[in-house]
Amino acid sequence: MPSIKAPATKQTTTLTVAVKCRPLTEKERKRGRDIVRVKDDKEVTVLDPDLSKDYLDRVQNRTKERKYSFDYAFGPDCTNSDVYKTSISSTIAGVVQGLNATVFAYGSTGSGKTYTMAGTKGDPGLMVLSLHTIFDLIKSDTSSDEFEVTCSYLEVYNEVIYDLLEKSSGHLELREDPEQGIIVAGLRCIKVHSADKILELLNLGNSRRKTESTEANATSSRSHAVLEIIVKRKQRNKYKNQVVRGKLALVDLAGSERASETNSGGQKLRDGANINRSLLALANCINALGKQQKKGLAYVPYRNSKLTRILKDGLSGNSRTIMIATISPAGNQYHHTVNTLKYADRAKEIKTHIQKNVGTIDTHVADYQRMIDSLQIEVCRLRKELAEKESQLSVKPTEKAVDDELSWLDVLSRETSENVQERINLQKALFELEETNIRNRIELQHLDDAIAKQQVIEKDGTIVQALRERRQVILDNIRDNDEAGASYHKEIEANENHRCQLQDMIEEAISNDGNKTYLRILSQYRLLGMANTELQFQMAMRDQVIHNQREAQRNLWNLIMGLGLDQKQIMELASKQGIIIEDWTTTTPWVPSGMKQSPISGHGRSPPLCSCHGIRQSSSTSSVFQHHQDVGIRSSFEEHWGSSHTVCREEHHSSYYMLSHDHSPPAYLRMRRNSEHWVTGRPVPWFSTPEKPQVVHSKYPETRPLSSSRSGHCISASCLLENFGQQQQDAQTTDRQLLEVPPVGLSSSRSSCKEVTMHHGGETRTLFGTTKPDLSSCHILHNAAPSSRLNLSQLIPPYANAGPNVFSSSSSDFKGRPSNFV
Ligand SMILES: Nc1ncnc2c1ncn2[C@@H]1O[C@H](COP(=O)(O)OP(=O)(O)OP(=O)(O)O)[C@@H](O)[C@H]1O
Repeated sequence: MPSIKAPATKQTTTLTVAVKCRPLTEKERKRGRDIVRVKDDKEVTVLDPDLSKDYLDRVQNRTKERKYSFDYAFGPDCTNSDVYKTSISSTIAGVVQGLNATVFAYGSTGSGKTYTMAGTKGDPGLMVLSLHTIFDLIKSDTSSDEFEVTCSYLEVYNEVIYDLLEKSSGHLELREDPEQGIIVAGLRCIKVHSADKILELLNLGNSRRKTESTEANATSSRSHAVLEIIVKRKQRNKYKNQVVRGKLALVDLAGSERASETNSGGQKLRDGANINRSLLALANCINALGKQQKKGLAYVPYRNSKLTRILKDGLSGNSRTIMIATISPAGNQYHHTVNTLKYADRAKEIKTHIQKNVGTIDTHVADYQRMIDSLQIEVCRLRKELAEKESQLSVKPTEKAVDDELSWLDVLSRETSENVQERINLQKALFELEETNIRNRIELQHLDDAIAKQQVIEKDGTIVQALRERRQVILDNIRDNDEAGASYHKEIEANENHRCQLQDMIEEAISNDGNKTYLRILSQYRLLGMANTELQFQMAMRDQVIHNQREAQRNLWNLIMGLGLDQKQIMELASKQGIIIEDWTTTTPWVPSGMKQSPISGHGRSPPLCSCHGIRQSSSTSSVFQHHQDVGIRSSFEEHWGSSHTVCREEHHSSYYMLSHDHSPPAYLRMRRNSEHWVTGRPVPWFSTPEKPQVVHSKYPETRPLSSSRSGHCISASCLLENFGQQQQDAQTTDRQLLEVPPVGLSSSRSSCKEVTMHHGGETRTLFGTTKPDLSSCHILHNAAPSSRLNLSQLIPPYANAGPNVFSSSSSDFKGRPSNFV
């Protein structure tokens, strides 16, 4: 066995990053367009997926197009063999010479990682091609050296390591070996003599790998797989008894995903959370390593996951490493694609130090002498370098001071943006974890109910036992996730402390009369960066709110139609309210089952019921539309119509995250107290959501402000409905009488979360929601300053096909918010 490492010289090299874009699938081709362009085999451009963004681009100069440049870039027409020949084959050849190499595929779920690494019969993947190269090189070697090739194949599933070459492998543990670094204790290493044998083992291992069918990918890998090939070469000629040992690690990562996209639940969801957790750990290591290259030592959190510990050598140690970032060209994958490219871009900074792994079977005095000689040479070289550096430092003190200051400021500025990025990552991970636990707790509740019921009816108790076991699994998962969440909280606190330190440093430097202008700009930049992130978040939230608003509006129309009013009546009422109804044509209204069609619908001239219709108010009036999120209302109309009708729908904001303001508690503290509840509803400080409905201006001074009697949450638009009802009762009602009718208010009490109360004139009806409402409320103001009218179908993705609906806003109602936002 080799015992002593020879003093081989280290060569520093940067990580090679290749991007591979897969072709659109048939389904994707039907649904949308290809948004990725590859130029000159190096440059990747991701186009803005929203074709109807022209208006925003004009007004705010906001485009989501992104451009990146990499060592290699491969378009959808490239095969695995193209990728291999161009970017990998030379590295693989080094393995036979005693060098280490790591190739890993990184990308979101369904982006083509497994396809790239394993491939198909017609287009063999990088694993297959690499193995063929190794054996071809061994075969064609003309020296008398002796080769030995061994292979192991493991997977990391839910933070547990399994041996894929064992039929029923137990859990394996990682160990630190002083000579070999991280090793997996007990992992089977099989001696192989041909590429075909390894491929056989690879297929066997793949068949044991955990895969699932998810919404995003029919055969989604749920684990990270690492194939390791070790080539030992016993030299027989010049360096007799010397052994070189090359190691090739080929890694197929599980795909990062959003639970909402993969439509997964139960175990799949928990897998997803674990996958995301380890990928986040990998991303954090990439971040830290990138940082390290720029400004010296930085803590690299390898220990945060098994995956990063296994990949440690490949990321920073003795390995020539290639990252294949796989991306999908589909428009709906824009965020994943940009995210993958962002990390790939950062990975370009990572440096590794390669060195031949040389050992001797039998080390002689002469060998020791050689080692001492080369060490002495190395010491001399380093001394010389040090002396040069010192003389440079002492030459021009003034110049040096300016340089030092500038480079210090550079570091500060970099650290600031990295701190922001880290915060985003952590909060995102935390939210996903919390969401998983919310689902876990719901399942737990269902299990408790089921156990209670089953205990009464079941005699032998087998089902109850199974349910209890399941319950225990869920409890374990909750505990694990809570623990992981606690550690994220700690990391976020550390991040927050670091942020404060950075701010203090900037402020101190300003007060110490440093490079004031630069520092002020830096400080401004930091604050603006924060504000910008916050605005983006707000906008994303508003997109969602508008979407919900439209649903609420559509449902209001359904209610109106349910009253059996004809077009004329509706028009009259609307004009009395100062509301202009646009586009009566095109769509047949939704008619609840068991109800007669409205007379107007029979003529194909229906009121606007679907989302492609809208209301706008005449220029002199304004109104507040406010709705409760996640309030499923089983209204009194339901009895009448025989159909449950939900006014607003559930919102998920878990994928959004934000940064805290200066001197405020961390954002996560303000958003959620624990994994189950929003503490203060929507985070008010960021949305500036008014606590009470806005004052309603009207051309009629007698009109009462729209408010609800209980909590101040109301759908004031429903006064329209009220008025319709009123008109049915009394056709003689005057304008003024109509307006004096108390508006319908829709309120909900915070204490009784499933209850929604409707105030109708003097009468109050309590309705019950089908789901627990999230009482956070959002407001949208619709004014009709014609110049600020926006066509939503041009602006916001969910409305891209919404038709000619017009919402309008007055920018004055949005002080301190993006003025273009409806
Ligand atoms: N270059 C390509 N050419 C043709 N089809 C491809 C290509 N890359 C990927 N695909 C197809 O895209 C789908 C998803 O690919 P794959 O399973 O490799 O994704 P993945 O990134 O490994 O996903 P996950 O992380 O969920 O395991 C598969 O149906 C695969 O055949």
